[in-house]
Amino acid sequence: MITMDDIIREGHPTLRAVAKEVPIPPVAEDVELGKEMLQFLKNSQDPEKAEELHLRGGVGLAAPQLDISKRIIAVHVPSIDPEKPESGISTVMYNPKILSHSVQEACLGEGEGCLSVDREVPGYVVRAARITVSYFDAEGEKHKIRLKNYNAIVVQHEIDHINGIMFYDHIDEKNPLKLKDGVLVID
Ligand SMILES: OCN(O)CCCc1ccccc1
Ligand code: NI
Repeated sequence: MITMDDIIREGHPTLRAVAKEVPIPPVAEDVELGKEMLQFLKNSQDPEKAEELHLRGGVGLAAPQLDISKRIIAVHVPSIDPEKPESGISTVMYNPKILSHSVQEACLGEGEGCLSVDREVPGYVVRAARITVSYFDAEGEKHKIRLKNYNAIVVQHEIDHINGIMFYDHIDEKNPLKLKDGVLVID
């Protein structure tokens, strides 16, 4: 079972490496890893389990954060609207790829954090507001999905990890709270 002890922290070189594509269909080891990554996210969002296992809440996790330099990410973003269960996303993506993205940009009003970063880094992380992503699932099936708003932000954060990019790389050092016109602020 994955716990915080398995998550490497900033300064570890694997967080800055470009991760390798995995064979498709994923081998058993990579399927098992994906399941454990998703379970970690679910545990981290369960108050009892999170307390018992001392987990920081997370909506995404990338294999490099486990010192596994493979292009595997997991996302578990519960839908905020019970009437629209499809507004959340819960899946493991193998070899995810952003095929296209909106010109329109967006950021989270509270900025971003990271399980591999044990400090607050204030500032807007400006990303594409909408993305089209292709990925393979555990069975090796290819998917092409369109994401927007919070789901799009989370998946971009995770795909950054498999490219060795940290969220604060996107923050304007001189003026972290600068916002260009037209950037959608998501709260
Ligand atoms: O890489 C996952 N992780 O460090 C957990 C936090 C995920 C996350 C937090 C804020 C905005 C997008 C994604
Ligand atoms: Ni992160």
